[in-house]
Amino acid sequence: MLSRVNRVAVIGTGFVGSSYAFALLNQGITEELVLIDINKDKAEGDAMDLNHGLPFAPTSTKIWHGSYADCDEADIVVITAGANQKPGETRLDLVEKNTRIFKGIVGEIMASGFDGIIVVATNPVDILTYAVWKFSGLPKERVIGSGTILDTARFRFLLGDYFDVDSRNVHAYIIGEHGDTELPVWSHADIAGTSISEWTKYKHKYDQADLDAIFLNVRDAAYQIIEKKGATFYGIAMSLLRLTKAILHNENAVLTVSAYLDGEYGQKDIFIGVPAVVNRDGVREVIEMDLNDEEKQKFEHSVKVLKETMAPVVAND
Ligand SMILES: NC(=O)C1=CN([C@@H]2O[C@H](COP(=O)(O)OP(=O)(O)OC[C@H]3O[C@@H](n4cnc5c(N)ncnc54)[C@H](O)[C@@H]3O)[C@@H](O)[C@H]2O)C=CC1
Ligand SMILES: CC(=O)C(=O)O
Repeated sequence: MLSRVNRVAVIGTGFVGSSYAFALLNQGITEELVLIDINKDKAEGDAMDLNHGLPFAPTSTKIWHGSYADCDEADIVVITAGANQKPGETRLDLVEKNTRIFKGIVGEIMASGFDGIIVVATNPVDILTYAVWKFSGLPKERVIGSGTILDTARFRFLLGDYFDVDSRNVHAYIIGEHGDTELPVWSHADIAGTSISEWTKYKHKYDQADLDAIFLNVRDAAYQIIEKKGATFYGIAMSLLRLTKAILHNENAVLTVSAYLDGEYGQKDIFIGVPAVVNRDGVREVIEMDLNDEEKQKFEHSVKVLKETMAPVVAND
């Protein structure tokens, strides 16, 4: 399964794919980076442009625009291809179009002889991760959706900003669908081992209404950004980079990826955002947090919405 050097293949070099490629290059995460897009000129132009930054990169990276055959020796294939949301559209609105696109893409990846880990970012990410698992025949551990990594990052940033603490010291998770039914796990949110409610000791202006507004801003961030600039890409690029490092560096990092549930949280046969330990083999295990009753009910609702949306699409394939 391992290639001699690390190779990452990016399928879809639009806003998300090209931003992720730029982030990879900047941090010198992989020795080889191949860009693949149905729009060959876009992939070729991106490869040229990225190569021109190499003299200033921390390490050498071989970057080229390629074809699916180049996935054969890839350690990770990251799929960011497909339609994105237009203003007013939900992620779930993209399900039929992107599932059709994915059937072709995953067939091509697997035909190359690929035997690594597939990471999915395209929306609706939880459902497409399930589709990739089905289409590819790969073990569930080796199909990973970006899930709520980005939402968790947004949550940590906004909480850190509110409490005037570095977001890297905020430990708080968003779980569930990467979309409108996601939920914050307030019952296990802490800053440096101190529960959020205890932070009144350090910051007197503490108001539940502010915290509720923080979650709404997390949940609706994509809508706000898409309204202003048409797409979101830097946050997800950094999220995908973090996940890539966790895999290639065998970090056993805890990230809220879209992982397969097989009884965890009382759920089966679904990919959904939950904290999980990620390493060189993919998802090592799902971490089952002890949710309170309200969180359990919201998580169950998120699962229900995903399963209802997925059922006709998966049945057709
Ligand atoms: N999971 C997350 O947190 C996030 C997910 N996204 C999702 O990422 C996806 C991509 O978004 P953008 O980059 O903004 O879109 P984009 O339209 O800029 O890029 C999509 C790229 O996919 C390519 N493509 C389309 N069909 C293809 C095929 N069959 N084979 C190969 N390439 C193909 C297009 O040519 C284009 O270059 C969307 O579904 C978007 O909703 C975006 C931000 C965050
Ligand atoms: C577009 C999207 O899924 C996001 O920015 O969260």
